[in-house]
Amino acid sequence: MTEAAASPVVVSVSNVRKYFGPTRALDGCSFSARAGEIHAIIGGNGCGKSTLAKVISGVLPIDSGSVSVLGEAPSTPAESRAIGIATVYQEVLVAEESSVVDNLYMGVDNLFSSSVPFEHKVRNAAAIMEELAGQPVDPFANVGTLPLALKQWITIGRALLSRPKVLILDESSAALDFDSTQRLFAKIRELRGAGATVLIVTHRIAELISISDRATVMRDGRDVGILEKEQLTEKNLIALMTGEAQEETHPERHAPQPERREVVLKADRLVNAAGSAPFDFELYRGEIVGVAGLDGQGQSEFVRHLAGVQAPPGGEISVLSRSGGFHRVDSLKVAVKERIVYVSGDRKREGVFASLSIFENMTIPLYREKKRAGVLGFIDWPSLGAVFAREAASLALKFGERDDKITSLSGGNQQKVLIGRGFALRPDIIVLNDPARGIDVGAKAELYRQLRAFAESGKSVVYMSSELEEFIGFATRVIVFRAGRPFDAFAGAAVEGHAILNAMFGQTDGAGLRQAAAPAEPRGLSPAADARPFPAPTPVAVSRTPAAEPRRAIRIVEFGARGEIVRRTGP
Ligand SMILES: Nc1ncnc2c1ncn2[C@@H]1O[C@H](COP(=O)(O)OP(=O)(O)OP(=O)(O)O)[C@@H](O)[C@H]1O
Repeated sequence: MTEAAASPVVVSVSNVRKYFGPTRALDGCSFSARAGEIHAIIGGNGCGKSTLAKVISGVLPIDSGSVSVLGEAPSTPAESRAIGIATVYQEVLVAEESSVVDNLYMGVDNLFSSSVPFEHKVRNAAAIMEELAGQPVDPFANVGTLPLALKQWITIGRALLSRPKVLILDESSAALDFDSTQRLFAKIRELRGAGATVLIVTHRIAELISISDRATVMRDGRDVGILEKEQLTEKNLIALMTGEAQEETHPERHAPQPERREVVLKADRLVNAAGSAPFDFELYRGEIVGVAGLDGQGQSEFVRHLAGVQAPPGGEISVLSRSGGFHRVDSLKVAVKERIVYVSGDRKREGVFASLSIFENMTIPLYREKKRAGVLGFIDWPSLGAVFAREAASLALKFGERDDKITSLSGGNQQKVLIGRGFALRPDIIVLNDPARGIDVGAKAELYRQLRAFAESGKSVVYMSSELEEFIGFATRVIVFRAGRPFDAFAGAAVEGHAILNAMFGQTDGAGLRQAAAPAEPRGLSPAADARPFPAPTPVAVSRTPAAEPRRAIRIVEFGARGEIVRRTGP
């Protein structure tokens, strides 16, 4: 029982219904949260979490039931702000053409800050961004030029600047790496300490368990259970989410271990960002290469360069062509022709076509391939329909009609459409840039299963992720980026959370990369993808000896059950 159990109820939702046409987004949902608690809302994709967040924030009118926040019923975003509610929505909402300071003060201006002189706003903006992002950010920078994680921080900073009594975070850590998430959590605990109510919607179960005081589980538009802190376990959460007893959520998994090293894609003297050191990289047939790093260390650029989405400042990418020999990949067009497919987790910017339907979003890249008699006007709709049905079923896509607009889908279901589109193209190499962002545990497990089967059938995968747990028992090897280039690499049994995290912070010696420079093992030494879980580490094909970098000491702050600091080490 937490201290908040004795605190007054701040948010109360009773038997609320909210329908979109035939879709019952909320179907008799009740929910309550107290002052001074961090309350998680969890459930499968499309179960109504974002709708509940929007109903509490007053941006969506309800069909029936009642909503009360601090004794009032907000019916517009302005009313909700006046009551003291701040919401950070799942889609990262920033004005790309405006500056950081203007974005931070957007919407809060007319509340209490209009009297704040501009110089103070600039100073506050610089201070809050440095505190949140862990690095200085120019308050005058044009937001459109910033990476996704910084945009996410702006939306969080904007909410915090309003000093909310109720803070709602809908998938707000989805674009943040480990280090950033810890900073966000410290901020959330600070708010809770000051008596605020924090509601978080997340699919990252380990994070949820570590931060929440209570969790409400939803299924099909209804609340199906509340778990108190001591009941918050992955097993309990998943059992409630799915409505089934779960024996094993992580059955033992084995990363694919290809028998031979046949290069299918290579980067020669690749320069990831202007000024960063060049490096070589080889991707083998049948392997899954994990790519990690703290935000902005060049890993995202790396996967975009490999997939032909973005031209690198230097170096060359080439792919083993079906027609024989290596072909240079210098554009997205060539990449697609050579069956390299890119799946992005930044669905808003490089994924969905907002004006098109769910069906079109998944199948449009296949239109040319499925034309009849060489005429685009005669598209083979039945075969496209079969592709759609197969991909939708395998990822358990939740949708009304396939011709509904993609924007009618929940965030996680939009992401599933992009993944389905990637597989529908029948690639030889699939490059994924944080693809699991916002998808529920069931769909994640299905994605890993599909990718593992894909690799075991002789195809290759490059998988960039901000969630380290994703690599364990899944990636054949993991490359960690720092300062725009590979810093260390891990293979076989060395693919392990702590080691990868240490490398992300520059605390390892880069031995994994030096191994790569060693002569290759004789062929056939590594066992095939069989029962043996982790064969001897395969040397890693990234050749660079890391420069001696000054080590950055890690500050560790441990929090107690009430959010108090119980231990602090480091600077
Ligand atoms: N504006 C809308 N128009 C039509 N349908 C909608 C709209 N907003 C949500 N829905 C539907 O309502 C249901 C609940 O969506 P919601 O976004 O609340 O789910 P969620 O639990 O937040 O999912 P996710 O985990 O994928 O973000 C989904 O079936 C979704 O397709």
